[in-house]
Amino acid sequence: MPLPTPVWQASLDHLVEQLVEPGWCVLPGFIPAQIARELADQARLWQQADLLTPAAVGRAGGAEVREAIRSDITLWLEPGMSAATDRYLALTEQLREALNGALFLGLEALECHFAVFPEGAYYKKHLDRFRDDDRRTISVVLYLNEHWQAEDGGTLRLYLPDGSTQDVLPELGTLVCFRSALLPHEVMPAARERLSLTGWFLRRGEMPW
Ligand SMILES: O=C(O)CCC(=O)C(=O)O
Ligand SMILES: [Fe+2]
Repeated sequence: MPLPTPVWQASLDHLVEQLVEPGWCVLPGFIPAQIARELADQARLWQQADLLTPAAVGRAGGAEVREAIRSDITLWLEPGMSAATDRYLALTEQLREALNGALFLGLEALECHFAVFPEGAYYKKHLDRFRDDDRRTISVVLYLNEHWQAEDGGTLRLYLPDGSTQDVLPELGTLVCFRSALLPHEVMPAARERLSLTGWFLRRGEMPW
């Protein structure tokens, strides 16, 4: 589903620029509301079918479920799972090409999962890099919640290199991108169910196993 309007292209360019400096970017309305709603509906269907499972901390193989660190439930996306998710994957492909074209990052794939934070769930401060695998290069999170208010909690808190913090409301259609190795971040406890689609662009590299 092609979206390359001049507006979309301008926000892609802005995003690429911001990832160079300061290394992060928040784009409200980056994904049109209709597409974001379809993704939210799809996530809920899979949630009702019990397909989401407690998220693990760490890399496949060494991964373990640790509720003291995070308490969301997730489902990894694969091509062909649904029209809505395929549409989103096609959009992220445009983003990947833009990043590679402008920044020569050698990003070769996106790994991506739906995440549901039930009421009260959180994800403590962390970096999106594993000790033994540094292929995660750009983190990209799309939020899928209508009318999110500050009192709903669940903000993404970015810890910036200058010591300040930046809070992002997980509002429908907002996309956040940041350099995975640069910014520690956390998800504050959500006061209502919070839906997102979290992904990481992986650069080429040896698999560590
Ligand atoms: O949902 C978010 O805002 C961020 C989630 C996150 O940090 C992660 O899954 O690594
Ligand atoms: Fe993270």
